[in-house]
Amino acid sequence: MSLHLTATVAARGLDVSIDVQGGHTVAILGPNGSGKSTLLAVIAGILRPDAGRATLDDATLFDTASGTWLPPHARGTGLLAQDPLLFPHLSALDNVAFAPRSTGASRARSRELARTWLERVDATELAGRKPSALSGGQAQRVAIARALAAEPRLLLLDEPMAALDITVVPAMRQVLRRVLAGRSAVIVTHDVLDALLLADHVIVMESGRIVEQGPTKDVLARPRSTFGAGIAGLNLARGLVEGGAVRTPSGLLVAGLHDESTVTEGAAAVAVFSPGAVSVHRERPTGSPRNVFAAVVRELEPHGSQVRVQTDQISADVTAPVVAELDLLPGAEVFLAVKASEVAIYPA
Ligand SMILES: Nc1ncnc2c1ncn2[C@@H]1O[C@H](COP(=O)(O)OP(=O)(O)OP(=O)(O)O)[C@@H](O)[C@H]1O
Repeated sequence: MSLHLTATVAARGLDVSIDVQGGHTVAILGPNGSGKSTLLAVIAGILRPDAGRATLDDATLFDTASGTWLPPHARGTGLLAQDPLLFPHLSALDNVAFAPRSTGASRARSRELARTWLERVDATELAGRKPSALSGGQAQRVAIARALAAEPRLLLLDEPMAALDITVVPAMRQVLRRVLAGRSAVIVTHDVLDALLLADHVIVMESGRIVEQGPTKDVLARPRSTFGAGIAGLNLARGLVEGGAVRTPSGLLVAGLHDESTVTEGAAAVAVFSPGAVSVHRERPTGSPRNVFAAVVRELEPHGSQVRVQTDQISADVTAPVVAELDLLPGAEVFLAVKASEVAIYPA
């Protein structure tokens, strides 16, 4: 699989050129209105560009010079939106079976395939339920299975976790991480964790243009755009898995959500969490099942509307009143707390 695309959509200020290589997941990041969804719509064939050309392997998806235009269903692309859009009258199993059924597989074979896909997204037990009996996260897992069951050459995901309850996002991210591994996909997201955990490459868009692109680690380590800089600075704790948590060489033990099939005891792993998920205290917080670390404030720096508190290993974003209230100055001894549900652990 390889996608080459150049497109302009004047009414939306979009002017881009992208390449996606086979087996790679590309994350598209950028502020609101930067053109991420527009770009995805152009690839999927929902929106016609004013000018441009795109090829997916040997198929020309569109070419405005020659007037070529492939309709969405003939593109070999599968689109997963924020809203799962399941057929309300069909069970989860039949929703997923719909894809192979519509390409000619028998009813029995389609259901067999559907079961396999449901299993891959941890939704086996949901097979018989109608969409009205599914939670948002469950419905989205079924929608992922349905999109995959169509075996698209390129999977397009438009903020697939944006509509989900925040508590189910980490588990959904693990499911996506599993199903996207080695698959050709483009994922639009607001969340840098998605880029870090799901994507090989990152494209950063601003005002309809690509302002940065490259391997995820490079872009996030050395961001050159304003947006890139804003999303950098995630907390990363590297170490070895110990009882489902990550033990760093300096002794921190960071508990988090993890997929037991990929994160195994004793193996190298990384725990990732956003500075926004870290709370700062002067007294050791008690009574909640959280990660609590003693630390010393090294530096304070403005970060958007907040203040980033840097300690030796972990940074936290807090509001200015919190800085004043806790009297946070370099040298202050603090406790940093982060819920395990806000931490994603994955193999290093
Ligand atoms: N249906 C539409 N009709 C006209 N203009 C639109 C439409 N949808 C989006 N736009 C405009 O096109 C530009 C790109 O929007 P787009 O939705 O692609 O951005 P985005 O990066 O996906 O934003 P978000 O992160 O808010 O989803 C914006 O200026 C937006 O106002």
